[in-house]
Amino acid sequence: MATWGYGNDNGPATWVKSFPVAAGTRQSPIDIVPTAAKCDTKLTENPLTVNYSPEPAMELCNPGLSVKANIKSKSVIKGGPLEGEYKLEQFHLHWGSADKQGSEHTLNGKMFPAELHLVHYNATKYSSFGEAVDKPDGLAVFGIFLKISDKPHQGLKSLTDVLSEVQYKDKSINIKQEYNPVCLLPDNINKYWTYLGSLTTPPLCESVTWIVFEEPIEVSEDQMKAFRALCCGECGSAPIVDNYRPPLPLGNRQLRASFQ
Ligand SMILES: Cc1cc(C)[n+](CCc2c[nH]cn2)c(C)c1
Ligand SMILES: [Zn+2]
Repeated sequence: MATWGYGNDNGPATWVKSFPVAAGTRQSPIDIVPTAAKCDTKLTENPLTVNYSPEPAMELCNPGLSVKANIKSKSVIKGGPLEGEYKLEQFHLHWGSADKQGSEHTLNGKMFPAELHLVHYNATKYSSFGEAVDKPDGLAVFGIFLKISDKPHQGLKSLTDVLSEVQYKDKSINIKQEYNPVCLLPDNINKYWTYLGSLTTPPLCESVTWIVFEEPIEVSEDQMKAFRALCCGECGSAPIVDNYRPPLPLGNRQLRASFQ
């Protein structure tokens, strides 16, 4: 069975063959149209709360189609659209071959150069990520847009400075310095859109409550170049770029906003 990817022969348009849920009714990403979002005061009555802890030796790896950090310590979120406490499992990114593309969610049809995903599972209801991954209330993912600025993002710099050490597939390293993922969040986490969706890669489980923040984080062009230098395989293999799924129809879903 050919493995899925983002190329012409194994990309998003082909995934439905092995993963029929790709044609489901709560797929992600979507195009976010702020004027179509319903401002829901229930989201602010019980504000989204983030309690992240420092990772003593965070593991950073190259699984071949992104770069991923695996989380061991207790970092949890609750509130906003969520019932119960969701525990941070991992974070990773999606990016383009050029700044004009790369994000998965779009904003009024506009793509950002990249998008950061922090993946959490419902630790109140399920005993592991693996158990939660295919349940309708199993996961909550933060989607954070990246935009280009002349200054590097300090929080991401601890990672982009060492990406050359995980350039090839299945390479992994431990970040020596203590790392608290809270440094990756935008300043204002009270302004977000939320909707019920899915993983954006196979197995595409319809198990995700998406929380996409309005405020992007700012990264430098050099940091984008560092992501684009990662390789899909061993030395000499293609660079990891354009690892994004294009948006799917919102359909009958309600897009809610935490703000006016
Ligand atoms: C079992 C499983 C497999 C994968 C590729 N992922 C990542 C899917 C993904 C990437 N960006 C949004 N969803 C998860 C979260 C779980
Ligand atoms: Zn992702």
